[in-house]
Amino acid sequence: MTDWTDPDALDLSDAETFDSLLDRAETREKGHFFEFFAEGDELDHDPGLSLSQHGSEQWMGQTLNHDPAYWRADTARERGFEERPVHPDYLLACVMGITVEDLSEKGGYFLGRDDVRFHRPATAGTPLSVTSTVVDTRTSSSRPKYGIVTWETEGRDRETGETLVSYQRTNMIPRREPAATDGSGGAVGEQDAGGPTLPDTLLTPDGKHFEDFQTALERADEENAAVAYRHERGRTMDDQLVAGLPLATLNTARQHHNRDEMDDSPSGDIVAYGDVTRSVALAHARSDEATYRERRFANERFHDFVTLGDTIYGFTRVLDCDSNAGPERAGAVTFEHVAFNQDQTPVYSGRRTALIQRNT
Ligand SMILES: C/C(=C\C(=O)O)C(=O)SCCNC(=O)CCNC(=O)[C@H](O)C(C)(C)COP(=O)(O)OP(=O)(O)OC[C@H]1O[C@@H](n2cnc3c(N)ncnc32)[C@H](O)[C@@H]1OP(=O)(O)O
Repeated sequence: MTDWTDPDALDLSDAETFDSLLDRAETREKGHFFEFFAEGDELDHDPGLSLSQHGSEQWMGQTLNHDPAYWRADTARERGFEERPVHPDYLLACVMGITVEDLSEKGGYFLGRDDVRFHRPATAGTPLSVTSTVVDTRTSSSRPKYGIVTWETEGRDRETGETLVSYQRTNMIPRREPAATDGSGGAVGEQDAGGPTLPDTLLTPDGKHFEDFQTALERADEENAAVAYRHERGRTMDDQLVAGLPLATLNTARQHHNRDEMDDSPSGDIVAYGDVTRSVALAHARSDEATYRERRFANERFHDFVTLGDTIYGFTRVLDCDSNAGPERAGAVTFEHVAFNQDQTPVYSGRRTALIQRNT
C-alpha cells in the first residue's frame, strides 16, 4: 500500500495537481496509426494464444452455436473428424484477435472480410502462429480522419506450421494527421451498390438437408421465386458478448471494452466485435440446417454499429447448390446471410459456402 505520509509519494489528494501531472505526461502508445502501414509490409503477431476447449465452448454457448459435433467426441467422429475440433467461428476469432494489437488497436472499425478459407480442422491445445501482409492502403475520401487498410492474414498451427485459416480483412484506421480530401466520397469500388431486387414470392426449404435446399431452389426457378427466409432466434448483446468474448480471444480493440474512449468516436459507445455479431447470425442460420462442414466465406461486410442491448436476428438467401462438391454424404450450398437488429437494420452480410448433410 502507498504510504501517503512518505514525502516521496505522489500527492493524489489534490485533483488539480494530479490533472496537471497527467497533462504533462506522455502516453506510451499502443497500436499503429494509418501512416504506419505500407503495401507489402509483413507482420508477425506475437500474443501467445492457444486454442482451448473452454474458449470454444464459451464462444459456442454464448453465440448459440450448438452443433453437437463441436461438443461431443462421438458425434465429431460420426461427422468424419478425427478428433473433436474447436468451432470454426472461434478459430477465426482467435486468429483475428491476435492480430488486433498490431493492426487495429488504435481504433477505427472492422469494415469487411473476403476469401475466408478453412484449410483444416483445429483442435484444442493448438498454439497459434499468425502473420499478416499489408495488401492495400488508401485514404478515405469521406472520412479524412481515417485511412482504409486491407491485410491478408494466415493462422497456422505453431508446432506443425500447417495453415488452419486464411482471409483478407479491411478496416478503417485512424490517421495521425487528417488527410486533405475533397470530401466527395467515391472510390467505393468494392462496395455493393444496390443489388438485385428479389421476386415477390420467397420460398422456405421444407427441411434442413441438402436435398431440401436443392428442391427449394429448383421450385424457385420454376416459379420465378427466390429461396429466402428469416430465423426465429434472436440474441441481445450483453456485456459478455460485447466485451467478454473479444477479450477471451486477446482482441484488444478499444471499441469493445473502453467506454470512456468510445464516447468520442463515430459510434459514441462500445460496439460488438464483428466476429461475434456474425457468429450469432450464423448460429441462427445453422440451427435451421444440417451443417456438415464450413468451407469458405466471401464478401463479408459490417454495415452498421451493434451496441449493448441490440438484438441480433438472421435472414438467409440460398444462392446455389452443388451436388458434386464434398463427400458422398453432403453437398455444397452457398448462402447469403444477413444479420439485422431489432429495428430491422442490417448490420452484417456475407456469402457462405458450407457442406450440408444429405437426407440419406
Ligand atoms: C474494431 C473491430 C475489430 C478490429 O478490427 O479490431 C470490430 O469488430 S468493430 C465492429 C464491427 N464493425 C462495425 O461496427 C462497423 C459497421 N460499419 C459502419 O457503421 C459504417 O460502415 C461506418 C460508420 C464504419 C462507415 O460508414 P460511412 O461513413 O457511412 O461510410 P461508408 O461509405 O460505408 O464507408 C466509409 C469508407 O470505407 C469504405 N469501405 C467500407 N466498407 C469497405 C470494405 N468492406 N472494403 C473496402 N472499403 C470499404 C467505403 O468505400 C468508404 O470509402 P470512402 O471514404 O473513400 O468513400
